[in-house]
Amino acid sequence: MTVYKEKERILRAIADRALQAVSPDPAMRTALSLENDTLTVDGRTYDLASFERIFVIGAGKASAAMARTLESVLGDRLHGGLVATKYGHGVKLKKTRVMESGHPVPDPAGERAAKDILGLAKGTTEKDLVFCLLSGGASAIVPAPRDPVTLSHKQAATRSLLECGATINEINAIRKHLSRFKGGHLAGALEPATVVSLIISDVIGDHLDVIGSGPTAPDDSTFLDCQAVLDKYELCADLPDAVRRVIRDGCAGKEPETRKKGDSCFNRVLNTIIAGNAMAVDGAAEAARELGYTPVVTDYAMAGEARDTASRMIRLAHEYGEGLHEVKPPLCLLAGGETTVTVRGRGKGGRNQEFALAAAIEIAEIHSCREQMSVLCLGTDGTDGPTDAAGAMVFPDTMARSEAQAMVAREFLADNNAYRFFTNTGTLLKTGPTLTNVMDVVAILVDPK
Ligand SMILES: O=C(O)[C@H](O)CO
Repeated sequence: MTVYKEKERILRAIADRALQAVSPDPAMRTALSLENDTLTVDGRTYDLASFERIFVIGAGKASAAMARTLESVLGDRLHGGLVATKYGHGVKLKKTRVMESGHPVPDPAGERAAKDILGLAKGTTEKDLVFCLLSGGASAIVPAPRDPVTLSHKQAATRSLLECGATINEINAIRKHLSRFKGGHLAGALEPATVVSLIISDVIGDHLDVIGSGPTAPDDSTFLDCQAVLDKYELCADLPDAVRRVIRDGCAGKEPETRKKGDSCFNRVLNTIIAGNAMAVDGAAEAARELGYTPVVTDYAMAGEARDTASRMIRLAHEYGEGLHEVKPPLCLLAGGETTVTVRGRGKGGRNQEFALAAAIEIAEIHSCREQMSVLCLGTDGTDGPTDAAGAMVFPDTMARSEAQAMVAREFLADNNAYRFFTNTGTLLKTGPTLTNVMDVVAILVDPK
């Protein structure tokens, strides 16, 4: 047990506020304004009484929670529908079927959900209004491989892509080009219905074609981009033949591209973002201020290899701790975004735990700032990598308290085994599924010397 109880209380309060700020329910209620039968969303109005049927579909870690609010807002106007979410992220709904499936590697349950959602979409007409609730995780949760790619090919490709250090834009360029659902194809299946896509963003820059691989958005990426990703990460040898063939044939113009801007299928589609990472960072900043720490947001687009980004952020925090910047301690450095981990070891962890471990090592090495810093790394969906933790915390005594681990902390990092390290220190952060997903928030408390 940490002796830094007060720091832990503060970091947990910051985490809670970050999560509250991006909770699906308030985000949905803010986005949807309904007066009698007139619904206003993002400046557009819809006369709900003019539609024959109103459906809900969706995919992502927040989709079931979003559908719960939609049911409450629309009441009897809602005909029904189907949303898919990750295992453990489902909620009980009155009119909407909820299917759960695998993430980050897709599974057969996800394939069934994708098939059923596409079936529902294809059965709609120009007299229907369809709400599409999208959030991060959708790419894995609803796999719909295009011929001749199969689910097991997609599983193999997903594993290789997740472990090579590719960015989400790069990964999703490939996912879109192997899919009948992503890259605007869901919008194609829904044409000519009217579509309102409400989206919780978990990508830097909130690019509509990247979030969940953009099922209802025009795609900017091409088969040539996919080939460039395979070359950059030397993935060709690892990928199933069918995957390489689709991309090679696509580059030669022999496979149809994803749906692009100007395609008629987007004429009746509104894509609108209702929550994103900046809202979580700002919520965390508010909480820090109330708790006596001046917030300093250093980055709303944190990216890069987790361990490198962590070292840079700790060195910056050290400068603040030394009084080299205008804002003086006590302060809280904050950043939001999503780092990547190039997996080289065989351990267990996630990017937030890896970030926290690299931060602990950097703090121990600088040494003079050891007593000043406490660190929180939070994955806002509640699951960091394939673990049951949302992230981890580091306190001034994290290294000292676990002398054995301190000596071999670098080995834990080299083996990508941060989960084990923080299990030993007792400072994993466990929230359970949060039913939202807006990437990560890092908070570093810097106390006076
Ligand atoms: O599902 C996905 O593609 C990622 O979470 C990014 O949105």
